[in-house]
Amino acid sequence: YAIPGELYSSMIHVADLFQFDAKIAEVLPYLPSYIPEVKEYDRSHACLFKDTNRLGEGDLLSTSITGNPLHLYSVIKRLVLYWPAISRSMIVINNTEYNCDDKHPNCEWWSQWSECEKNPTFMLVNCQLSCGLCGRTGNLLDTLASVRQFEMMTVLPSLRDLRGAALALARLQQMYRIPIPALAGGRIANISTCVRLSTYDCIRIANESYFEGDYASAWQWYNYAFGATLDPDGKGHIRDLMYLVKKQHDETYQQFIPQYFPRKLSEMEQQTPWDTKYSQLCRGFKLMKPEEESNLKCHISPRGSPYLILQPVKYEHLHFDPEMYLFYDVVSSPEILIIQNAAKQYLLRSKMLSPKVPEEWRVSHTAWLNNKTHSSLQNIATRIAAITGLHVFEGSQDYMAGETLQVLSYGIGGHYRYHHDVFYKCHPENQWYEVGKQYDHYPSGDRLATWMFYLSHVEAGGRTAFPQAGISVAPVKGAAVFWYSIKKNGYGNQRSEHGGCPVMLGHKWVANKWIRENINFLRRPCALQPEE
Ligand SMILES: O=C(O)CCC(=O)C(=O)O
Ligand SMILES: [Fe+2]
Repeated sequence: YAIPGELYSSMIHVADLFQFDAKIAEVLPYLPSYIPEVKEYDRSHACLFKDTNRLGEGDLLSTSITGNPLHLYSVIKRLVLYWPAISRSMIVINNTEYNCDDKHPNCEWWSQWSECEKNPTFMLVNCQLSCGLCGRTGNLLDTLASVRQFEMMTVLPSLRDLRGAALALARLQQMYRIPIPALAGGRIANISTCVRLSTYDCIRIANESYFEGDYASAWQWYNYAFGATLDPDGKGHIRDLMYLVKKQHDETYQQFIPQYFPRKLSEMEQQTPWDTKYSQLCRGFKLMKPEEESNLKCHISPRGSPYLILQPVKYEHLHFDPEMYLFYDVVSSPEILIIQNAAKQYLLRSKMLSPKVPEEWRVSHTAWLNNKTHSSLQNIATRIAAITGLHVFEGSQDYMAGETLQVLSYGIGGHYRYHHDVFYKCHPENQWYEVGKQYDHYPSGDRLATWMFYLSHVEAGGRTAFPQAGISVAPVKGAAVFWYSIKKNGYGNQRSEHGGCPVMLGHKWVANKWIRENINFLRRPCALQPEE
């Protein structure tokens, strides 16, 4: 499952991409502007330059630029679609710089008839003098050389990354109900950028939604592209695609997938897709009943641990069923840097436990760090144990209290669709007394609880949402959310289902410590009520 070199699914390579992109922009003024890719690159990069000054205060690598999915999509698009042609014309220029001449007697005449523009493949090789390619300074060669040097150090995005980035825009549009004209006009999470999505971009986004089976999204993006294009051939093509997606939507309509339209498209074309509890929670709505909320309190307490007497922990009780807390200031900024730096060399595309589940349901990179990685990790584990009152030590397969720390970096529109963290206790038909074989796979028991650190602030989106419990938590850097996935009676708690909402703006990093059941049987004894 690990896909090395995949860039869109985490933020670890974004700085490299933006820096290489800036390097390419340095060479553009030397290249013939009638090469369409040069013109497009220049135009698109000029917008980034403008927004870097406006939104990023001149810092290309500020989160407001690299964490903006519209700019990240544009950089990936430039590097995937335009860079190859630029790279080729750099080769031509490099070669001609030493031997620059017209190689055909008609060159001057042809160039007067705009053949350099019309027929660059032939002319740039054979009529360099007449096409104005000769006599550039040594500066150019230095620039070309430095771009090549940069290229060797950069992992370049692929078509797969462009597709992943397009799907990310579709996911954000759908989840956060962004009007398509606003997104296509460069607006996201109340931020206006100069990025504009072209008709091709909208079709690309629609196509990716279509491949993922999200016909409601696909329909809306095709519909928008249809209205936006003036080209009659283009309109005809888009109409065909719309017919196809309408048919697919209406055929699968009976299966009722909630992100679809409520009615068949053949009955009504203009309608709003279903909204789900999950996406409402991702947008920050609270869906808890007042009587559930009224007894929740915040605390400052040593939680009965001698470790915490001098520095009690601040926390909020978030929910009763499942039992859930948010602990503030439980990992420091220097510790966060240690965790991120240690994780960077190991991060790979996250896996799904069940191979039947679409890959795009989980878009992030994962690294596992054990306590021996750094002395801080041992301290952090001791802190988790003190606060939760549970054992979290790492041990052998059958004597493990806590799993090694799982560090996650989310990419463009990165998310983790709602799921259960428990391995086998989430379904009533799979209760512990029936699991048999499955139980043997997890000799330390199932995942009793999840402790999740937020290692970054996220400007917009990226909440952790619990659709059945009706609550969502916004990432707070340095805090940790903690919940039990298993009830005191040993049954899995269905209501602990949760997901990581798509990141709309910013970079999201989290770290999970999963706490196992068996060794904690005395630390979390059963209650008086059998259903508790
Ligand atoms: O990132 C999040 O908010 C949730 C992550 C999660 O649920 C997981 O890694 O199991
Ligand atoms: Fe999870």
